[in-house]
Amino acid sequence: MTMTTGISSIGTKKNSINRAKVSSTRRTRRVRAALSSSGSKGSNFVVRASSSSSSPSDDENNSLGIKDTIIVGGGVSGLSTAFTMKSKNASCDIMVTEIRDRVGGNVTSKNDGQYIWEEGPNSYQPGDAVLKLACDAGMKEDIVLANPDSDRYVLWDGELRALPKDIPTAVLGDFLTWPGKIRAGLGAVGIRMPKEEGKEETVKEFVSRNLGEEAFQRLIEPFCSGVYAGDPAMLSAEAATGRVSVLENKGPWPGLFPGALKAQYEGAKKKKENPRDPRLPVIEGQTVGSFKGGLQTLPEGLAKQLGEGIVKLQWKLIKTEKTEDGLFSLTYETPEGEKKVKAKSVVFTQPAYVVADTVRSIAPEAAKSFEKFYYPPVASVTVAYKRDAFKLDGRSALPEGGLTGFGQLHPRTQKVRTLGTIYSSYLWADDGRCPKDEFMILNYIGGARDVEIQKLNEDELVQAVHADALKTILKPDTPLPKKVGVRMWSKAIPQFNLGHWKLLDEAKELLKKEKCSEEDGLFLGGNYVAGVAFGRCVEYGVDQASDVLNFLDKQRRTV
Ligand SMILES: Cc1cc2nc3c(=O)[nH]c(=O)nc-3n(C[C@H](O)[C@H](O)[C@H](O)COP(=O)(O)OP(=O)(O)OC[C@H]3O[C@@H](n4cnc5c(N)ncnc54)[C@H](O)[C@@H]3O)c2cc1C
Ligand SMILES: C=Cc1c2[nH]c(c1C)Cc1[nH]c(c(CCC(=O)O)c1C)Cc1[nH]c(c(C)c1CCC(=O)O)Cc1[nH]c(c(C)c1C=C)C2
Repeated sequence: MTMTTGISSIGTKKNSINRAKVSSTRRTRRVRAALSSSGSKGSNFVVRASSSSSSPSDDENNSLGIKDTIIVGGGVSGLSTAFTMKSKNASCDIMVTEIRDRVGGNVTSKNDGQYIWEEGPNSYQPGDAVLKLACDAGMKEDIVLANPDSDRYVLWDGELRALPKDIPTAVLGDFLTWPGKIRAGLGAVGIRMPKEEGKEETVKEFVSRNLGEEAFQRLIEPFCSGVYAGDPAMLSAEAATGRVSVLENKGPWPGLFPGALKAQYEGAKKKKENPRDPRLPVIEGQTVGSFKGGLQTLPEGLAKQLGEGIVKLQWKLIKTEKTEDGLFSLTYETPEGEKKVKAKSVVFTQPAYVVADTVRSIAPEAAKSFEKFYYPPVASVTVAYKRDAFKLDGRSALPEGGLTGFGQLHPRTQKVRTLGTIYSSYLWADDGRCPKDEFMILNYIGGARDVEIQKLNEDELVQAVHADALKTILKPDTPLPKKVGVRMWSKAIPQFNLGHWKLLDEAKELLKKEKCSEEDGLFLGGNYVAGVAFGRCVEYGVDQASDVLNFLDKQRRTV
């Protein structure tokens, strides 16, 4: 089993690097020269194989000169920022440093010649930010979109029920009982208890109050598994559901429904005012996206565009310091030994618990705040069965057998340990990810309410998901599946629990006290800041590129 124990703890005391002392006049001259290299904006980003501004003598001294920006972390967040910065200003001197020997971070697509499978995220919501980035990076042809009719199923009372796609199906279907529908309907139009003044509600409190207990149990509780692998009694409605929680008070009168109508109206107006980039593929219904060969095609494509000189693999950040000139000095362990790099700005996109170690030397109090973000363990278990192994229970099958749909979720009340199962062979049927006579599924197991999952070994995990599949989708006596790939993420997804935004503000405030705020050139990114969705990380990363370029521009003009 591939075991990802999060990112190993970073030592800060180990380094004793001899830094050449630079006289203050020389230092000022170097800073000026470097600042002026920010260059003019607007030049086009040219694809190139390699680019680095470091001189051989710099390398000899274990130093790479002064960068405009160092982006720490080669996941989708960091690469989106890096690629956008270079696209907007080709002369901007940046570097992306990644501790692993590959880019992508959580995004982990595997290919053994027979199967292609995902060990981290399985798909993304095809919002314009991801699609645009892919088009800008020359990967439009690599985008693959799943069938928009793919149902999401929720297990309830032994039956897999399709999530209603619209209000008529919600009203007429059997997803909720009639009392449940009436309670949800009344609540949605505003006939419900108002929120207690000043209280931050959990997702469970927010949904139960607005839509009733049944809608919470059947609809939202599994959704919390399917997005956060989280506990709805701990997740913050405000932080975890973002735009949904604000709907309650957005409309002409209180309630989620009037709020949703207003949001829809505003969205349509905005769309009219900002016509869509014509290069972007048309998106139908509730589809999800991937790339040919898997999600990792995107980060790999972005890194290739940036070039080897910019993306440094197996570079472990071990220390962050600030120089007297207000620069950041980062110390790395690299395959070529210890290196020190200075930069005018840094973007930290590594997980919060790694940022804690990274900033401990310059902001010990802030480090304590970063340690508090919680990432529970989740295992991804991809297996393949013969196509005729599945029972359909009235559902349609593909002509060659197997299941149709996006996948299924199992509310914790239904006594199935696996959180949910993705029907990979249906979603990416045209991408040749599995032998034709087999059907591949991706199971996620563990999460905030099942941290004991970490004690299971690879075979036990396969047995656990197989036992659960027998309860829901497999014909009785189906033999154990072919094991395709198993990965334990011991720190998987940051939980946007109660107090999430307050904790982030506190961490930023403590950094600011040490002159490490955005105004000083230290930018925080990554999924615990942006939101956990792949698409949201891209969107935030792209927006952050402008913030960093603005900082550099402002700094250049003030020196
Ligand atoms: C099991 C799982 C399933 C998921 N499923 C979905 C899904 O289906 N759809 C969806 O939208 N989202 C999903 N997500 C969430 C999504 O994948 C992530 O939120 C997103 O990929 C995070 O990207 P990131 O760049 O912010 O962080 P990361 O991917 O964590 O990238 C951070 C990078 O920093 C590097 N790093 C760490 N320490 C250092 C250091 N000291 N020096 C240098 N580099 C360092 C790491 O190696 C990593 O590459 C899933 C996540 C997991 C774990
Ligand atoms: C069971 C575990 C998980 C599954 N996916 C994730 C986990 C933890 C992670 C995840 N899934 C989605 C997102 C992005 C959310 C967004 O805002 O874009 C993340 C971080 C997408 C998603 N997956 C499901 C739903 C309902 C959503 C929201 C958007 C959409 O409808 O596409 C359902 C779902 N997730 C998983 C399964 C098995 C599943 C089944 C229906 C796995």
